Amino acid sequence: MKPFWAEFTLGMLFLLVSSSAGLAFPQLLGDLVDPKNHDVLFQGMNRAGLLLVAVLVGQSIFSFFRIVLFVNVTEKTLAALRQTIYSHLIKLPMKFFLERRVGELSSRISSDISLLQETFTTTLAEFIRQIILVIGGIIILLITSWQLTAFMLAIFPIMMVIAVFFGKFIREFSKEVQEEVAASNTVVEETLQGILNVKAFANEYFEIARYRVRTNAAARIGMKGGKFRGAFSSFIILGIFGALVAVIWRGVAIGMTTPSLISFVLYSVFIGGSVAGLAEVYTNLQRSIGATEHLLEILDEPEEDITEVHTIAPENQLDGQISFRNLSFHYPSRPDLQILQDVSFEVYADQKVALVGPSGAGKSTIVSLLLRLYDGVGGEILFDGRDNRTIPLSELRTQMAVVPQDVFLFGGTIAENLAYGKPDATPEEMEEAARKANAWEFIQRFPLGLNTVVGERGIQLSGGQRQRIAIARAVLKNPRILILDEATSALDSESEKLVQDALDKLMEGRTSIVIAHRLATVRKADKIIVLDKGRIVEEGTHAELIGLDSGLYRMLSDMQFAS
Ligand SMILES: Nc1ncnc2c1ncn2[C@@H]1O[C@H](COP(=O)(O)OP(=O)(O)OP(=O)(O)O)[C@@H](O)[C@H]1O
Repeated sequence: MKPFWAEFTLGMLFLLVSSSAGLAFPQLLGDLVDPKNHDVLFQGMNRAGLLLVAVLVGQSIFSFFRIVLFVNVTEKTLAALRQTIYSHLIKLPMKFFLERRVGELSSRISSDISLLQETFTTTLAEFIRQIILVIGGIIILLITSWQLTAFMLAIFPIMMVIAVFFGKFIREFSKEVQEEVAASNTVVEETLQGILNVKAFANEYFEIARYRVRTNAAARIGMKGGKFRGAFSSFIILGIFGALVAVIWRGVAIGMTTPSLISFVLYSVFIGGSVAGLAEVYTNLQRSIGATEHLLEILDEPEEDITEVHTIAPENQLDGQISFRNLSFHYPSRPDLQILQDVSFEVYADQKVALVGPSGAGKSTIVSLLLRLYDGVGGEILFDGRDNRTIPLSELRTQMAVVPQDVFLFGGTIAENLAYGKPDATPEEMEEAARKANAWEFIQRFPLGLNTVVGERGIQLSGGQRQRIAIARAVLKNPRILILDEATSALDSESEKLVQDALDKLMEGRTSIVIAHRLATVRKADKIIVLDKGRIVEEGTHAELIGLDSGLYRMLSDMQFAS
């Protein structure tokens, strides 16, 4: 909020003025009905009436500007907060995302932020207004009749304490409800994102049941909380109104005049209302503090060292040589499960190296380590002989491109998806890249060409087309090191040939690491690294490895032929 302090202070000032003006209201109403003014009836009434009107007009004008100012400050603050949180979030290391469910995280953040919105626009103002009314009101009352005020105050503070205590208790409940709602939202988000799987497994009813359980749980807790809220509100009504009756009774008993009593009662109502409101505001503020703590927790997570890369410093330009030296690794989320053990290998610049091995052997993990999504636990990874931790992270990643097995496209157009490889690419460059990726032929057949919308996550394209878009993206990125995770799902032979051909072209003139499933790729590789259970078990060319009679590579390759 700091950058907008001037507007905020002005809003505060208006708030002070309009709230203080509100304090004059009961006094003026008392004057209005004062029989003391009977001799100069019209004069007296007119003056009080006019003053009242003036106070009301002044109050309404100040309130208007106060609200406008507060809303402005809030909106600007929240936009800044959203941007800060998002830019922090997106820079967090993979470790963070392994530990949380994304749906929960995003709904948590959005609910926490809307809570803050309410606080900044209304709760804070209410809080201050009520404090002014309570303190100002009490001072005026003390001047009017300290005995009666003392009597009233003997009742109110006790109720205030009870109300605050009660409010705190209710807050616990709303937190639980919020958590349950977030959990049920996770079901919605996950299943809508994976709608294809839900339908394919005919699991609609299963998901409906899962959602029902979650939402019913939220409702149950909500309803339980409702009882307490109801009791809270009854307590306030009984307490406040009971106190009022007592105050009037006492006022009459000590012989107060009617106009003074009217003012007194009105002040008491103001104070009573504000005290009740304060308890409510207090719970809201507590909730906002909770929300702020959540957000701060996220902000406290250490970021990856991500920087904006325009040009790569000459000393950080990779030549393409990679060495793994005695690398050991386990995922941060599962420290007791060793994934890679003592893995060492060399890849020379411009070599094509294939990683093969049974499922779960650790091939994708090696790719994650190359991208430095995680750091090794033991050993080191060197690029051109230099420890990867000494190369600026973003410059390192910028020089690599990954064509994953499961291509992820964004919901926009083909052009937007291609530009992900090079944000400032011109349409000509895109066309050239698409040609190299054997993608131009099908793109050009779409009536809108590069501006064709691919549908959410590329759903309107075929598997082979999506892969070729991913290849074109990598062509545009023109990386020093290319990482390919070959698709295991079979494409038809025509499409397969187009994809393979595009990949072959892409691999030329750069270091390529391929998680290989196809024989064609493996045969052409300069070196094949065979992994099993996180260790390198064989290493060599196709001809060398196929010669090892009881070797794992030989067995895998026999199996592929047999199928
Ligand atoms: N994020 C993760 N957190 C914890 N363990 C993981 C994580 N990702 C993978 N693993 C574990 O690491 C091991 C190696 O997985 P990896 O994905 O590297 O295998 P892979 O050789 O690529 O297998 P596939 O050919 O089936 O893709 C597996 O036992 C897997 O359960």
